[in-house]
Amino acid sequence: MGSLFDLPEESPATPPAPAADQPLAARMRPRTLEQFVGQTHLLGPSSALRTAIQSGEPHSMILYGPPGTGKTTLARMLAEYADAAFEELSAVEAGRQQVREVMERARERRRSGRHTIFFLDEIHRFNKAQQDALLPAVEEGLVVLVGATTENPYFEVNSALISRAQVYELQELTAEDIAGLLRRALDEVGASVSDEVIEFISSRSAGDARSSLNALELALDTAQRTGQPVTLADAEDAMQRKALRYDKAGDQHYDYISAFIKSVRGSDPDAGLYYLAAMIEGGEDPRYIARRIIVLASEDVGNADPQALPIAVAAAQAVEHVGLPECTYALSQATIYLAMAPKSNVAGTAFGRARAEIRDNGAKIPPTALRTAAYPAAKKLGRGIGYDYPHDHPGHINDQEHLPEGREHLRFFDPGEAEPELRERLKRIRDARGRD
Ligand SMILES: Nc1ncnc2c1ncn2[C@@H]1O[C@H](COP(=O)(O)OP(=O)(O)OP(=O)(O)O)[C@@H](O)[C@H]1O
Repeated sequence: MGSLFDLPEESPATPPAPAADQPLAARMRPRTLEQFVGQTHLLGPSSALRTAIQSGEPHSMILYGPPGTGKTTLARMLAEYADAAFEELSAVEAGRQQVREVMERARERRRSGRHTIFFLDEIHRFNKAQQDALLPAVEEGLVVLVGATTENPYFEVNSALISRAQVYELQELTAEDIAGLLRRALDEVGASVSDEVIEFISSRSAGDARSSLNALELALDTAQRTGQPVTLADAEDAMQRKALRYDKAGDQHYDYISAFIKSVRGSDPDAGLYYLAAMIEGGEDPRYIARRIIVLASEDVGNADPQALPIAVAAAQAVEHVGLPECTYALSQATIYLAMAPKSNVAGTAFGRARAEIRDNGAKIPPTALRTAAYPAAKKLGRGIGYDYPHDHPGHINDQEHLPEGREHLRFFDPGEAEPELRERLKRIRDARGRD
């Protein structure tokens, strides 16, 4: 995928044919609908997407789907068929300045009657303000925006943008689709491999055309060096080598977040920072990390340090407002704070006990004195009668029974040793109320 640094000064009418030294996946990128495989649910004969491409009248859209399934390819085709200029940025790297430059070039082009397709990869990586800044250009038709995302856009893209764009969901390619692409690529480069190798790569590629073409290319390189035909072992090795990268959608994504959470829970700031950096460098969405940090704050620190939750929520807000790369300060601060904070899992265990009681015995009706007295006939039903206002008592504590009849014995909250003040206070309250 090109970065903004590859952008030509003036985008040509049609994207240039890929040079021979480009990766096989780039050389094999379809330039016509006939070469594009799969996604038939989106590209039926009179579908909106096919019509938009073929008629050369593209509209703004969000392409949502797993990696290597054709999002960039479709965007390029939209430009190619419409004879529009193609501008490409990645929301991971680009800032306001780059977006402004794209818009300026689009304005320039519009004067000579030429349209611009603005392909914004990983659009969900822009924060709310950055996404909002795109609205006017979309609204006035200065560019046709094609956003690509691997994350559910209904959660990750501003609703204002979604409502101005069509959302199309791409699916993983099937193993047969991928096998077909591999065969076509072999034809193109004048090489051959056994059916077994093709089947191996296509069945292991999780529907990702790019990664399977990369694996085939690596395996062909190895075989060329040894002068032997490609073996299954070469293919396996090639698949593994490409899997070494941090894989945002796969197991590593879960391994790293899991190790991160366990390190912070284990009061190990260094390991926490290590996994945080691994995720950020691997292209993980900082908002995903922030959400996990919020959970961690209550699950593992809780009221042992009640500042933990506000700090985690503030870090998530900072991520939202600031975006990468500066939001890493907030993530790092929250990671260190949570790792160093005293730990308690009482919030989770106490709620777990309460939930088990409800699940086992059902929810009983609250005592009449606690039920709402706010509607006219309530008093007649005795609701609220007998309610004793705690503030009328010394220490603002009375002995009113709050639990339902028959369940008065229930106790869920058992402050941990990390919450000595709460333990002390709870004892005083229970004494004053005459409870154990
Ligand atoms: N549906 C498809 N038909 C034919 N080739 C495809 C298809 N999808 C992907 N490819 C091949 O995979 C390469 C990468 O595809 P593309 O860049 O369109 O993926 P993408 O969905 O944008 O992925 P990412 O989310 O990783 O950016 C293309 O250059 C092409 O060779």
